[in-house]
Amino acid sequence: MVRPTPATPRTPRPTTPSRPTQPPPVVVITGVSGSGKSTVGAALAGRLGWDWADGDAFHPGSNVAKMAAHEPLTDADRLPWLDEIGGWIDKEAEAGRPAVIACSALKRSYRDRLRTGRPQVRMVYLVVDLKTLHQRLTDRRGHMFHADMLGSQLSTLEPPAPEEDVLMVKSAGSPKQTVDHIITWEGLAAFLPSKAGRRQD
Ligand SMILES: Nc1ncnc2c1ncn2[C@@H]1O[C@H](COP(=O)(O)OP(=O)(O)OP(=O)(O)O)[C@@H](O)[C@H]1O
Ligand SMILES: O=C(O)[C@H](O)[C@@H](O)[C@H](O)[C@H](O)CO
Repeated sequence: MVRPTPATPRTPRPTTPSRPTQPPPVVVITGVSGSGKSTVGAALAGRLGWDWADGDAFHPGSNVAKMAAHEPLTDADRLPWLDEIGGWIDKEAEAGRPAVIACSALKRSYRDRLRTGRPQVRMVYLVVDLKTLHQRLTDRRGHMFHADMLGSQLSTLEPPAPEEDVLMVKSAGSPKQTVDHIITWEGLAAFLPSKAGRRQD
């Protein structure tokens, strides 16, 4: 059972672009394979004009080879990969840039590894039903991750608990709708280029 999208936007989050004591926000889009992390994350970064990275790009060759061979990753495979992603988040902070990154972060311990010591991290979990997930993975072409590994993703998954403060967003409609929901519920509208006085395309 997943927690539905909240009835009202979260209020404790900062909604102004600059907070001198804390690095700019980094939104981590999480969820199982096929939930739309890359699609939604890239679109969100594009809307906000923020830096963007796909966590898939941080896998070492050994992980890519495993996934391409239809073999699920283990904790030992994932931990160095999560640290690479954490390193990217730290570089964004050093550069003072807000960013979006996609990372499955299937277990609570993985999410903790990414957010501990990084108060600027905001996590979003994409909620997608099993039938849709399977359909998306079956339809997707030219990707290392195959539909027959969905079961292993789901058995590894520890859906975020309410006290983790992860925004649960249903992602059943278009990617644009999901991006709109994230902007609203995460209180990111103040960061949109038009609000910062720049041209809106
Ligand atoms: N909201 C959506 N509506 C329809 N199709 C979508 C939606 N989001 C993603 N897709 C499609 O579903 C497939 C999976 O999306 P995507 O690659 O973004 O998922 P992912 O979570 O990043 O997967 P992975 O973890 O395996 O990289 C893609 O072919 C994408 O075009
Ligand atoms: O934790 C995992 O099992 C991996 O992160 C996978 O989720 C892949 O990164 C990705 O989904 C493949 O595209």
